Amino acid sequence: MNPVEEMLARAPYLRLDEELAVELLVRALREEVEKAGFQKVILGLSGGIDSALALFLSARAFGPENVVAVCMPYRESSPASVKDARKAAQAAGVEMVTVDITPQIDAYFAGFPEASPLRRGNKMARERMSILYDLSAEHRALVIGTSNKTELLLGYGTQFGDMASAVNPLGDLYKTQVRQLSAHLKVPESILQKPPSADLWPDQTDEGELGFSYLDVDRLLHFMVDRRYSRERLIRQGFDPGLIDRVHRRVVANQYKRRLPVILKLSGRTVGTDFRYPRDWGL
Ligand SMILES: Nc1ncnc2c1ncn2[C@@H]1O[C@H](COP(=O)(O)OP(=O)(O)OC[C@H]2O[C@@H]([n+]3cccc(C(=O)O)c3)[C@H](O)[C@@H]2O)[C@@H](O)[C@H]1O
Ligand SMILES: Nc1ncnc2c1ncn2[C@@H]1O[C@H](COP(=O)(O)OP(=O)(O)OP(=O)(O)O)[C@@H](O)[C@H]1O
Ligand SMILES: [Mg+2]
Repeated sequence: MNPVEEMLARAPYLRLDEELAVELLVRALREEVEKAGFQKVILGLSGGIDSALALFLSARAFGPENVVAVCMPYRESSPASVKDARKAAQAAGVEMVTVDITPQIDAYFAGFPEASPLRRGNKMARERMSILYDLSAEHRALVIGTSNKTELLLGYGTQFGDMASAVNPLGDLYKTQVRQLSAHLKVPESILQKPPSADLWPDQTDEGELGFSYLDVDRLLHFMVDRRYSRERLIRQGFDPGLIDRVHRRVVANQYKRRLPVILKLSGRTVGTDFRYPRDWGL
């Protein structure tokens, strides 16, 4: 059995009808981007599997010539990442632009030499966002998001950094499902096989930092979020109580990353509360 099949054998309820899922995502991506008045899209291409899948879906939706892939390495980024980003771009037939973020990151942290790796990593993620929005204006291309459902639920991403986008085709796919669709679309093997990493500091891996595997947490999130199982029922299902509590705490604590800023209410029609649907705009 190949690794994707092995993974899905442990979580058969996460298996997608690949053709159908790709078809739906590509169609909806096209619709949403065109609705906003754009024909082109832009995204950050890291060499990881999430941005590779977003790239492949975008190339299908708009044609490779209408996709701008931006590789934004920092001097400590793993050289393998840049190589894999180039491989993904080639496989999708998309031209890749490279912008080195080292000068601006180093200039900023020269003033804060004691800054933690977390601060530095979040600053890099926001710098990349800032570049994507600048180039979005230059290319008239809408920014495509790459945060998957696992990351959104766990808050595993930088708010207003890699979590920022106009349209996100991956947001309703668990990491396990990102892997399934990426294998189906023939994302290059080296990208499919390497451990997921934010690559924000040397040797960082998502699973190392989170403290659990994506497969385990995706199985749990499926029952916790999609099937609304209670804590007791999750335990009866065989999930470790410690893991349930840790994951539940993360999902709750990171709600702020999944919503608009809190607007303090004074008037009868407050943006985001009473003024949010087309009917509110007289449409
Ligand atoms: N309750 C609340 N309501 C509203 N805002 C709240 C808040 N609590 C904190 N905040 C604000 O949020 C900030 C913390 O959030 P944030 O700045 O996003 O950063 P934070 O959540 O501390 O860290 C980001 C995490 O995501 C990981 N990451 C980042 C980027 C990419 C990837 C990847 O997989 O590629 C992973 C990174 O390794 C780290 O574990 C606080 O400094 C504060 O300003
Ligand atoms: N060096 C980089 N160049 C361009 N974009 C980047 C870079 N590093 C991160 N990003 C952007 O930030 C996003 C978040 O990174 P994340 O690590 O979650 O995804 P990934 O690298 O695509 O996949 P994986 O999780 O498997 O590593 C990426 O999908 C990409 O859009
Ligand atoms: Mg990565």
